[in-house]
Amino acid sequence: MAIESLMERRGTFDYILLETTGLADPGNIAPLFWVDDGLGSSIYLDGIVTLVDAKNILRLLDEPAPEETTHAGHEDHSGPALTMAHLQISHADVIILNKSDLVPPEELEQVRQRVTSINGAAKIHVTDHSRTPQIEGVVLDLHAYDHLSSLDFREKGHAHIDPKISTIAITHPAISAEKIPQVDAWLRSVLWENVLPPSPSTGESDDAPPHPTDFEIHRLKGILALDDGSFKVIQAVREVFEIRDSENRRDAPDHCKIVLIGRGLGASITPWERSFRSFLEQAG
Ligand SMILES: Nc1nc2c(ncn2[C@@H]2O[C@H](COP(=O)(O)OP(=O)(O)OP(=O)(O)O)[C@@H](O)[C@H]2O)c(=O)[nH]1
Repeated sequence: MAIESLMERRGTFDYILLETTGLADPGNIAPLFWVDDGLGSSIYLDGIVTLVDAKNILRLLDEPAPEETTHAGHEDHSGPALTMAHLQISHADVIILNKSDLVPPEELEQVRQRVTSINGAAKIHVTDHSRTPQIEGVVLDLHAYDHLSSLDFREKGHAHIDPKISTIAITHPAISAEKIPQVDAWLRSVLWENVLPPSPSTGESDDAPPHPTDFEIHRLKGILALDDGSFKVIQAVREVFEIRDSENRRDAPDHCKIVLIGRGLGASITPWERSFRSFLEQAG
């Protein structure tokens, strides 16, 4: 890859900022940079930043031109098309909500709510002329995959404003370390096979929320609280995921929490929580 030959000139670059075109799906690109520590690459994925045009985003999400909609792998025949703007928002670690001066405060709030309903875990910075208070920690040096902040897990109290892509959060009591292989197997099922393992209670009652069958997870972040007081962190971009020891114990909750962002997750977290719980209860 061209970037790797550039990196052979070690010490030449502090950062590589890869600007994709406005019509690129970050989920196809980001995993390429997520290299195993063991492979000794000097490149690591720092974070995905999405610049949102506050003046145009609602139109882009609701009335996309044909070239602004997604193609292979994202077919969805229910209702309006899934757009590249949805994908670029759903994959982001940081969202710069720009051109804030061009919309009235009420519309800016509407835009913010819509963006949050798609990706409830990203950090949002409202700007004009893309002027951020600083670069480090806002756009660069995010270390978005090394640690999770409490912000990643803020409560998702709002309704599902955007029916296409949403954020849901599963909670579960602390688990024993022996259950980690089961968490890994559950993640492989939902991220690799797009299958939510059924739970015995699913379908028992007529008013049970539907079990999602046609979904696709773009981002997943989690904290696994272990009953010995330690923590593990889960990070995923599309099908690439990692469970690693937490470097930061300060903000960690005393229970497990997994935030999922994706298409077709459904309106209720109940099937997700039930599936996760019953999968972990199974003998290893
Ligand atoms: N009022 C205002 N104008 C802005 C802001 N940001 C950019 N512009 C102006 O908008 C015009 C178009 O700029 P952008 O929307 O950034 O265009 P671009 O991103 O280079 O174009 P694409 O990559 O094709 O999307 C330029 O004249 C900018 O000066 C902003 O926050 N407020």
